[in-house]
Amino acid sequence: MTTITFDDVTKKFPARGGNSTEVTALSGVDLRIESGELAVIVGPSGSGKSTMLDLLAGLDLPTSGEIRLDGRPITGPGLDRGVVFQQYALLPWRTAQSNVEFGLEAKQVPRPQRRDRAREYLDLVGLSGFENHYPHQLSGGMKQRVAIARSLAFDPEVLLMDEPFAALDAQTRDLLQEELLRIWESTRKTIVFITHGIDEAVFLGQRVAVLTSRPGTVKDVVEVELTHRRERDDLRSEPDFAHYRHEIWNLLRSEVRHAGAEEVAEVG
Ligand SMILES: Nc1ncnc2c1ncn2[C@@H]1O[C@H](COP(=O)(O)OP(=O)(O)OP(=O)(O)O)[C@@H](O)[C@H]1O
Repeated sequence: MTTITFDDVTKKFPARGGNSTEVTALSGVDLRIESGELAVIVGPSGSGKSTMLDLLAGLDLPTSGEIRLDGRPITGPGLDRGVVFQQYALLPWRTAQSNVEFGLEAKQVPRPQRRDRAREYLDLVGLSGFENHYPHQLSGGMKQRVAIARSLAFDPEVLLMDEPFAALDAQTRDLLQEELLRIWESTRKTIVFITHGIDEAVFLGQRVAVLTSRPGTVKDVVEVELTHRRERDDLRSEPDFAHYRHEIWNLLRSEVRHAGAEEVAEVG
């Protein structure tokens, strides 16, 4: 069981390039994500979504405040957290099977168990029969399935996903969103999913945290009470889906405008 808490988290980056002022990416972020929850964080460009995920992954540290996993402060990366990024990050010289086994090698799982577990997770993500394919022989969607299998195979407590489907075409993205729901239902992992897509947030999130434009802070958390998501034929066109889409868009609208205006000011 794994609860995540952001407690008054602020992250500042030092000035870079021609810019002499430091950037406050996150300011006073408070958020609690319950064990076994699929939580989505949505926000405009530059609102600090990836920064939140990097801090959760332990790739960077907050400037002030604390992030805790079951009460333990996060001080670095660990095998208790699996990360799936937008880019597939597979090793091109290894087969799908061998890519999934990779994380298990770090955990020193014996060879026969590695093989069995990799097969089990490739099966879970719908890739049985593709074990011996190399990344260049797989489509974008299949590569991302391998990346998900690899992250799940070493049995992390939490799965962190940073816009994992953003580079895929719309149909593949919809399909993988459904697959992710199925995987989440069968594993009940705590999942933190970052996106700037409102439809993706509504489709996946049990709760959706909406960030303000930079400096990012949690503007509101929307409880999405959609039942039987996977059983419904065309959930994305139903009235209750539209209701949540509208609610989140209302929260985001002014933030997106603000972020856009800032971007123009910075470039100009
Ligand atoms: N290493 C860094 N050094 C300086 N500034 C940074 C660094 N990393 C991020 N930033 C800045 O912090 C802010 C938040 O960035 P972040 O990538 O977390 O936003 P985001 O919400 O994920 O954006 P997007 O949706 O465009 O990916 C941005 O203004 C970004 O330029």
